[in-house]
Amino acid sequence: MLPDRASADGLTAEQRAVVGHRQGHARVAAVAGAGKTTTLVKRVLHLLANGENPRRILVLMFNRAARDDFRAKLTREAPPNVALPEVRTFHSIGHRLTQSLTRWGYLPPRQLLQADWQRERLLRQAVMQSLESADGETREAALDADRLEAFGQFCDLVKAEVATPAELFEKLGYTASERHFIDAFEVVESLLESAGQMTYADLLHRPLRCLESHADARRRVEGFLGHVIVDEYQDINEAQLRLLKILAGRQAQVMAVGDANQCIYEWRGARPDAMLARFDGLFGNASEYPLSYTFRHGHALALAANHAIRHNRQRWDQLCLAAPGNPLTELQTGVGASALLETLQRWHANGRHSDEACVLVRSWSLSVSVQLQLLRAGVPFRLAQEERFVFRLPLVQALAGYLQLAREPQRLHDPAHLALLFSQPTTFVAQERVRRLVDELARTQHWPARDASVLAGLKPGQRRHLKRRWQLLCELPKLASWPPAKLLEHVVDAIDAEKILRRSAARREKGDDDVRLLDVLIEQAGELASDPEAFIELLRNPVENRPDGVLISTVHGAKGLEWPLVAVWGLNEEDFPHFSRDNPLSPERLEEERRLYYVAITRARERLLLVQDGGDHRPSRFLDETAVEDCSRIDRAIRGGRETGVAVREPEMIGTYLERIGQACADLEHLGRSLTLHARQPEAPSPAAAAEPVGVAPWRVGDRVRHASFGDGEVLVVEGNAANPVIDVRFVSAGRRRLIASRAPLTKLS
Ligand SMILES: Nc1ncnc2c1ncn2[C@@H]1O[C@H](COP(=O)(O)OP(=O)(O)OP(=O)(O)O)[C@@H](O)[C@H]1O
Repeated sequence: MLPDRASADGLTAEQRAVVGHRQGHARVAAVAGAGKTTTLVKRVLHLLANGENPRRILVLMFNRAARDDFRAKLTREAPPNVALPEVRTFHSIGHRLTQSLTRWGYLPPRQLLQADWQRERLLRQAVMQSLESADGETREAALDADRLEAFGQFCDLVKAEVATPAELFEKLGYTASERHFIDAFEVVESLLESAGQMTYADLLHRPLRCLESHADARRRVEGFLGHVIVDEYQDINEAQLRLLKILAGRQAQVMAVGDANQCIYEWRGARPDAMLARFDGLFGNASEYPLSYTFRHGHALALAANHAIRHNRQRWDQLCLAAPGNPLTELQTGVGASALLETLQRWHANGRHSDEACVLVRSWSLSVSVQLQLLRAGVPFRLAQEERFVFRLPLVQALAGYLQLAREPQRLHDPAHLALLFSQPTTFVAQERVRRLVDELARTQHWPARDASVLAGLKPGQRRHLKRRWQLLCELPKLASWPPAKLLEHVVDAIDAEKILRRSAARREKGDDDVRLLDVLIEQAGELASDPEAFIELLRNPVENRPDGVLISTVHGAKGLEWPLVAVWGLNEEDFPHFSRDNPLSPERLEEERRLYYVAITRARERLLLVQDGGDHRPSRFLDETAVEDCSRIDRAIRGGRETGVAVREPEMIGTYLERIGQACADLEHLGRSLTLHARQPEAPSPAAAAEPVGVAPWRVGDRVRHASFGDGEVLVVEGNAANPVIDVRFVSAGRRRLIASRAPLTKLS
């Protein structure tokens, strides 16, 4: 007997409670895969069947895909000829409100900027105006495509958070080189106003500000709704929340559905407390409804997800339970590419297809090693964002170009090749100038005289930068016999690539990502040391998305999706959770990273593989927190294993889990009694768990070290953050080098 699922409508008791909710606001906490759409469709049909006017019901979905899916399901399930309520996204509601407020004379008419080029032109113009009195180099850097994009995001976020640009700037910790964002935002606003234009973010921001400041306008939109149902509530931002409050007015009953544990859009203005304290603050008392059963995966993964998320403080205290009849889910951990490739091979050997599998990464730079490994192994794959193909990344193209130049010195005469190597990493000089200079260099093969016209107008710093780059390029053919990894490290060091990448990145996270990309490439080059040509070939490989291939996606891109096989790649400290010396983990950021991890692992249906790098790259603390061994053993016990006494880390939580599934499934009722759980002695904390956000390496002046490329040396200086210092080392043959201790391939010699 399945008491929880016995009804004719096929709903669980929890789902039925949501459908039949009677009066007042409601908060529905739904775990991943809880069948929210099924439940909300039934809720709408229930309201209609009870005589509610469809025009007084509004369903708000997070994006268009979710809206279309919901509309389709609702139409399918509704009796014929029944009028259905509106299902909309926040933006479409904002659009309609803007039209009404314009018609009523509260807002001046404005045209929506739809094309990317229009938006880019606007941002460019605003940056130029705000930096009118700055020097050419600063302006050039601010107009870099990535930085311009970051400015666009900044403008959107100011509106999403309903903040002032100065407040947002402080709050998000932008660097000093982005200070112009604050003034440039105001310039954007006046340009939009004078041209009678608006952006997508204005679709919510303008009507919200207007309604908040005009009580009479507010009176004209309030009071029409009896029910507002909001899906993915955990990811809505401040502007959406406040608009919802106005739309709901005093009469409408709001049903907020979501999962605070899956709030992963803080960088777009979402806050996990939207679902928690903020909801109470805005709407007051609400009935609480859990949707605790997932229909996606088995007990092992449900237990793993519960273990992982319980380390967060800011969360709903809710267990995720696997519904009876779900597929079994095997959990597996592994190290390096071999673990991933073996799992995929076995998957194929069992007759399963590549397109049932997905590899999830925390950020795109981590996908580079997956791509290279799959290419080497001949496993077809596709990317959720095609421009992320490794060979299409400008930095990768340039690094392959440096290696190529070492082997083909005649490329020093090729202006296009020189232009590529002068552009990545950037030299902070305008492109046309670089173009003129490389044409001359390709022709003369000499650095121009001090008074040459191609150098006119360049600042001393820019000249030094460019000259150093040219000297490196001339040196490379002499180093042709070096293995690629060593050559790449030399290039990275000679042009101070890490520093440039960090300086040129608009957000710290982007800088970290680029630097990580360098590390990944050097690691990969090291693995292919015996075949340097193959490595260059691999980087320049013009592969395309294979529709039948394994999908590679970021965790953000996987929101709401699921696959039979999911591999989470790059489970190492600094990668996932993501942090660096310049971007350390605050307790809030750690919780956000953990929610992202929770979303990643709960995408799997039948098999979850958790992959970490080997070597001295520390495993992610999340691996330890997930307690994979405990979860798999309890899963075996649930499936009828003979275990009676089991030592686990979280006996209380597992006990509650067993009790709950016993209530839902009579076959399992005995479990809570027959399985005795003991608290396992805590193991010595793993280095990852024990470490502070950034790993502690007790480096001392005088330590003797060995570097994978530079050989032996002695530590001369230890500086910076004690947990992750920068050290100066004098190498016997490679001279003095400055290194980030935790990143460099260093071992201490006794
Ligand atoms: N009571 C139930 N019994 C069995 N299966 C169910 C039940 N409710 C939902 N499901 C199944 O769970 C799966 C996910 O359901 P649905 O499409 O409604 O959820 P969703 O909104 O897409 O997912 P999520 O809850 O992750 O947002 C579907 O295959 C659906 O048939």
